[in-house]
Amino acid sequence: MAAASSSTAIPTVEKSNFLKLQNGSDIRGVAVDGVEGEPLTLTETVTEAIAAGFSGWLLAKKKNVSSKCLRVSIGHDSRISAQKLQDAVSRGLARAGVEVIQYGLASTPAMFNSTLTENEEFSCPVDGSIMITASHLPYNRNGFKFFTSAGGLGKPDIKDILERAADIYKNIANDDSKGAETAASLDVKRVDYMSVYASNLVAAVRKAAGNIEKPLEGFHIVVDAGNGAGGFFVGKVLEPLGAITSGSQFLEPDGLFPNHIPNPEDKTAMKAITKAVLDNRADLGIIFDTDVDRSAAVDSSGREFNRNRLIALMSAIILEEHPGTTIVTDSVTSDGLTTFIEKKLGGKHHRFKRGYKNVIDEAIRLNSVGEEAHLAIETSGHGALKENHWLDDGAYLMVKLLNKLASARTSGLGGGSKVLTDMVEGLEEPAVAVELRLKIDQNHPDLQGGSFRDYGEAVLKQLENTVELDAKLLKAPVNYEGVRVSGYGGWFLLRLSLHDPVLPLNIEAPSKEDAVKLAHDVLNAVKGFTALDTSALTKFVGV
Ligand SMILES: O=P(O)(O)OC[C@H]1O[C@H](O)[C@H](O)[C@@H](O)[C@@H]1O
Repeated sequence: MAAASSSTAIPTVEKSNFLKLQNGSDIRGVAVDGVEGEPLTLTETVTEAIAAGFSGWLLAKKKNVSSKCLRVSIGHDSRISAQKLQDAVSRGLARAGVEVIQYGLASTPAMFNSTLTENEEFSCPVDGSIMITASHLPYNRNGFKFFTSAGGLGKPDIKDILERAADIYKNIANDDSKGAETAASLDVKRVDYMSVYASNLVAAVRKAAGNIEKPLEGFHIVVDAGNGAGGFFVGKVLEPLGAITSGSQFLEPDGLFPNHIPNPEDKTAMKAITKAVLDNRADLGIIFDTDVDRSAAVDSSGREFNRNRLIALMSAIILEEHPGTTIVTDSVTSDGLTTFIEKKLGGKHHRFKRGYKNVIDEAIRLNSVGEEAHLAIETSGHGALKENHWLDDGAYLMVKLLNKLASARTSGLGGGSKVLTDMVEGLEEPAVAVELRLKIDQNHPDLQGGSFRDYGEAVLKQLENTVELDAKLLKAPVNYEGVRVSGYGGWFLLRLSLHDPVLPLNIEAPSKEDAVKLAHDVLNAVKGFTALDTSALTKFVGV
């Protein structure tokens, strides 16, 4: 099928606007018009230029290879702009002379896997892969993640691609005729790669269960895909393994996400899967985010395995397999988790920075300097294992839980999810855990023309100084991000958001009263910063 070409007048887009599309190691923008105050930034032509920019980047990496020899896979989640962007990406790749292979609805981890799979029948491995997704963001957004066999691209690579795209865009805008001709005449190949990817997951569970064909026979497992791309897990993974999946919900892709935000950190989403587990008297519930790089679970009693509890569970599984190993997590993990990993499981907790790429890269770095680490995991539900090429794959995390269910039954430990629940026994959990996000007004005169980052850093410095003078508070001796402090039996962390002009404040404490005391101390330290919106904090302390 030939990718269709658009022929509307092309507006100018400055290089700086291309660079603004960078969101850490992803690209994100507005792909659907009509939301007030959110003008279209990810137009078809911008997308085409970005795809061509990726080809240029890939070609530069693979020295001495002609673009004609390169093949790139494209997949997308359930967003309503997916088709439009998939066509534009295809045109951009075709413009650069690259072979285009479309997977249609796919998960982010599957896209990475397509760079590793050896299977010529499915045109694998591909040289590069592009996932069209904006994870759990609202319906009008979309974006891209890029992969090669070395993993997901990092921040400098994304900047390079966007710089290339800005230059290519000018050419497209000046003379679109040639590129469009080439693109329109180029055939695009379609491949059902999700079947290949899913069969690998099935094989992994069967292998772990001692090569039993249906190791999940009799288990009732419900899935909530939140109308994202995760519905495949029911028909292509759980059912072939013998599980009963009735009561699974929101499996149909719907880019307007009519039921709940597909996000395992979201309370409404977790309530929905919990209800499905209880209503169906299921053994286990599984929930994915839109593009299936994140997940969470619920046990048969309705207990949620997300955030710290999911990390505790995964750590327990990994530490059984690799005693003493280091578990790398993001910065907002609880003190109780550290105690659990180190005292109960005998591992080492390395609490690093927020951001899935940061956590994964840190785990890879530790291994390279001789410190064994097998799991890198964030409270957001991103988790990557060394045994799975350090790929953050929500479906693979759930496979590890399924292995545990199946093997427990084989070894006579009974059915159901009790084996999982028992594994987190002893994890201390705070009575109060909140995240308050304090916005920095970038146009406020108090910034004096400086950046919100500099302003945020100044706030953090002030807080640090204040804490040092307060005998009731103790600064964390090792900390990689923001200001983390213990006090009143709990802790807080104030840090700069990875992407937004926001200082997220996490507080955990044994009681609301103690949490308020911690919040009070933060408020007192930062209240002089007039560009910082402390209203959430003020409300929390009840002033
Ligand atoms: O720093 P924040 O605004 O809390 O955002 C942090 C989050 O940003 C993105 O969503 C990344 O994909 C996550 O890995 C990260 O945890």
